[in-house]
Amino acid sequence: MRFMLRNLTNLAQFSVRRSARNMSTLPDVHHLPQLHSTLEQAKRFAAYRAVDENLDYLNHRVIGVGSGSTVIYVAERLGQYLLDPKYAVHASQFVCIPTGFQSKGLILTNGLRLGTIEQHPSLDIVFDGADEVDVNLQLIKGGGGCLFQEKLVSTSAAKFVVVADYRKRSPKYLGTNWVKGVPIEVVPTSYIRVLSDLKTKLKCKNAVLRQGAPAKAGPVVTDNCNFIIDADFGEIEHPEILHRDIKMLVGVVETGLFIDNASKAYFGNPDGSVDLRV
Ligand SMILES: O=C[C@H](O)[C@H](O)[C@H](O)COP(=O)(O)O
Repeated sequence: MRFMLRNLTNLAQFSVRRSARNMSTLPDVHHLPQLHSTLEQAKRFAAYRAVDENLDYLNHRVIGVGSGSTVIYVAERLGQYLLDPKYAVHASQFVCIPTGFQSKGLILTNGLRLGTIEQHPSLDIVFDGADEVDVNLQLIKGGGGCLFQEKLVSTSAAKFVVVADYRKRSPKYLGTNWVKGVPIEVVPTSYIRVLSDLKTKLKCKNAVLRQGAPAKAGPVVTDNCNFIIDADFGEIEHPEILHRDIKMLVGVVETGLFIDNASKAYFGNPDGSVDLRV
């Protein structure tokens, strides 16, 4: 009798331990303390939903973490997977690849394991922000000064999921909502030549070397020690042609036009809803 009771107790303890392991404690985004603005809330709604719907925690191991203010919440969500009893065993095997200095910090502060694109040239998935997303999922990126490394990482991933707020959803063409121009990363010594070629050869309306003021006197310098030019082409009907033409200019390292790269885009709204574009 005592033997049977002991077995029953062991069995009960085992089931409790097992169900604790299978029980998710991931915070519900709608029950978290509110952020300081509805815009930030919208970014967090999009990021959490994008991670939850696209992260295949059983199979994904190499995960790209992009740059910008929306990706902050992607890294935060990934960090929560690491702390969750249901996902921890698998999440502890994630290796996160940054797209620049900022995302390296996000990976580390959220307790995630940092890897390099050289160690992991093929990624399972990448989450990154965008400055504008058109109806065909073509993107403008680079508003925050990162674009070459973002393109390297996103084009090395099997799946690229965009996380953004409602302002980034273009009604039709790129250049409608994002009117600061297409960011273009250039080799520093070539910037005069590229500025001139953009105006004379590609007939852009305006092109300027991005300045670091007020934080820095002089131009913005990228993580790759390059400069950024913002080139205004108005509304862009054929971004693939424009990307190719800009890329042909001597001195251009990469353009902020991301063509046929994204798989889907999540746009967070202030009311907590999230729109999906595929
Ligand atoms: O250079 C910056 C990147 O391309 C960002 O992903 C992009 O600017 C979007 O940033 P945010 O999420 O802050 O709107």
